[in-house]
Amino acid sequence: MKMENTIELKNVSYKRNQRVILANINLEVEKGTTIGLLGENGAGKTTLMRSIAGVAKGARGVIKIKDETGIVERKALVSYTDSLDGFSKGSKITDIVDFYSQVYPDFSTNEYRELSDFLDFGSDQQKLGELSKGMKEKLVISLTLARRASVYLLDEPFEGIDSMTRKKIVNSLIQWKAPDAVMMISDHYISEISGLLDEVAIIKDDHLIAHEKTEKIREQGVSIEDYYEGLYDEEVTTNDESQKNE
Ligand SMILES: Nc1ncnc2c1ncn2[C@@H]1O[C@H](COP(=O)(O)OP(=O)(O)OP(=O)(O)O)[C@@H](O)[C@H]1O
Repeated sequence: MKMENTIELKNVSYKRNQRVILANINLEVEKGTTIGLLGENGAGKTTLMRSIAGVAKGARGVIKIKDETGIVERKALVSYTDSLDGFSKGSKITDIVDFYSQVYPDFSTNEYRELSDFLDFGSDQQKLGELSKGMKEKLVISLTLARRASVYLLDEPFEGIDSMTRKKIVNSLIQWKAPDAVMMISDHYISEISGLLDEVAIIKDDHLIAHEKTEKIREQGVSIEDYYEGLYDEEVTTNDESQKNE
């Protein structure tokens, strides 16, 4: 029986000022999957997530979320960790929460309250400009997970968050999504999140170089981190050789 794909990417490319940032990405993610998007700085992870979320304008190819390809329809299905750059520094947390509940019909204020209590980052009356980096990231996580979305895209969600809290969040992350929802996480602390992941997708130099189930990787007696690093090294050698032949 064919499983249902929640995310389907066909030949997704993205260029900026004539520069290729994503090249022909093909990826299918089945419903319910938690997938790690891995790659070094500048590989294209954020651009891919922004393309899926419909925030990055000008992505080419087919981006399908639950059979919807339109940007408006996709935005309604996808909850992406927004940087909150659109809000002024003087905005109070409570105003941002109100904005979310007005803009996203699937935003649950109750769930937001549970998340913000759990992450414990201060009062609703605090202003965005007064939050520390970690506190702001906790706010972003709470806003993102408080939607009842089909897809959650968490782009380096633990940046600036202390290691104890990081572990606490990682341990509880799955419970904040519906069983059928897809969660895609990009993070540089691979060993910390690897226990959560059903699959990994690896991006290198604008290309998707691997997409594999973590169970298969572990069956080979390899850790996710070693698998990732091994693949990265392998590709570097290949590129060097192709350059030599040019
Ligand atoms: N606004 C922009 N203008 C021009 N180039 C950009 C812009 N944003 C990203 N890029 C380029 O696109 C490429 C991919 O960037 P992207 O942010 O998607 O990488 P990433 O994998 O998320 O990196 P990191 O792990 O550092 O967050 C980089 O080479 C970067 O220089």
